[in-house]
Amino acid sequence: MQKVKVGIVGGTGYTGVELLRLLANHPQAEVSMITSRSEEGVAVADMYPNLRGIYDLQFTQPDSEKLKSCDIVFFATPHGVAMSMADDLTSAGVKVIDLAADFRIEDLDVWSKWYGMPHTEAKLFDKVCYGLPEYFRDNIAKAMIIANPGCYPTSVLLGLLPLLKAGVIDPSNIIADGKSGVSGAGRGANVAMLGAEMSESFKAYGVSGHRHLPEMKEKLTQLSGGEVGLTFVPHLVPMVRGMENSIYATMKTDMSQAELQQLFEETYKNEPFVDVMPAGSLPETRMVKGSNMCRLAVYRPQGSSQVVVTSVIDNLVKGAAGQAVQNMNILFGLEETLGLTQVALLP
Ligand SMILES: NC(=O)C1=CN([C@@H]2O[C@H](COP(=O)(O)OP(=O)(O)OC[C@H]3O[C@@H](n4cnc5c(N)ncnc54)[C@H](OP(=O)(O)O)[C@@H]3O)[C@@H](O)[C@H]2O)C=CC1
Ligand SMILES: CC(=O)N[C@@H](CCC(=O)OP(=O)(O)O)C(=O)O
Repeated sequence: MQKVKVGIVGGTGYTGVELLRLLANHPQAEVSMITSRSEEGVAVADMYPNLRGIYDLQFTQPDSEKLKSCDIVFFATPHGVAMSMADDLTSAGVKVIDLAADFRIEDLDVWSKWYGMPHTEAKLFDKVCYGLPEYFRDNIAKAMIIANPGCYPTSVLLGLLPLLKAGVIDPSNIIADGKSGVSGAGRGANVAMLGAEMSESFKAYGVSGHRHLPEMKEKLTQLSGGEVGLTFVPHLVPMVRGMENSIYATMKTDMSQAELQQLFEETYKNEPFVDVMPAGSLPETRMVKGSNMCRLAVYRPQGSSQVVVTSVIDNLVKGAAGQAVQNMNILFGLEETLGLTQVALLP
């Protein structure tokens, strides 16, 4: 079988280099083009020495004519870039996976409000599928454009959906308390992410509203069939990789701790990248660092009516590049775990 020819637009950011790391171990994919406007002509291995001896590629300008020689193009770019090239590429038969948010929210008025720009590509939405494989696998396989979910939405949706879909919790008052490492903010220069600014400190941000909230609410509503009231508060943690979301909801159907555990285990029993931790244990971000796994735990503390779910992912892997490769595998009918069997790094 011929290898899938991959192009990456935006290869110098953290998600771009993470795609390169994962695809280096993919037996059925070959990166044939990688772009950067600022680093044109620079060898990938000169910029990222961890890739020395693995890639013999140079950064080129993002040229959609040249990208049409690929089978699939990943956009690891700021919001708005994939939207400008997706029509041209998909019309030529090239599949697109956007790691940014251009196609994540179907309500385009909502999208424009949160992303601060008009959405120009409403016509493409019949080619789009939201790329959370655990809930949209069949439609992903048929799509031309995959909207790779945001990192917080990936972790929160995987933790919350078993409860919402089973009608166990009151959907009107859910809290998701998120914490992310600083690589989530990307590689661009940003004073708030300097070591002296963020280390030895911990803060909430986006409390009055974060752009991942409308993404989560839209998908939760679609999948559960009713309105969802969600408060989401992200926090910045002084670590590089990883995120944890603690999710709080009130039960409307009485379920014991053992029944809740069984609900989660049953929901994800065939999922290669969701691990329901044994009853009584808790996932930590280091248990998923560098891996495509989401690890979850569910609790009913002190027999109260509250359910607490904790969910961890590596924001750059299951929260971005790993999930994108998982989606590519589905799009091309490949084994879903190809290139994604890395075990988390401890310590
Ligand atoms: N970091 C994370 O944990 C996650 C990030 N994401 C999303 O993935 C995307 C990439 O993130 P990250 O890797 O952190 O990003 P960075 O901001 O660090 O990198 C962006 C890349 O895009 C290129 N680029 C910028 N503008 C354009 C343009 N107009 N046309 C073509 N290329 C452009 C840049 O190269 P150059 O300017 O040289 O062309 C660079 O290679 C973002 O949308 C981010 O929100 C998603 C999930 C998680
Ligand atoms: C710590 C940090 O700044 N995180 C980013 C989200 C991470 C991310 O990359 O989200 P997208 O997938 O939507 O780009 C933020 O809060 O905006």
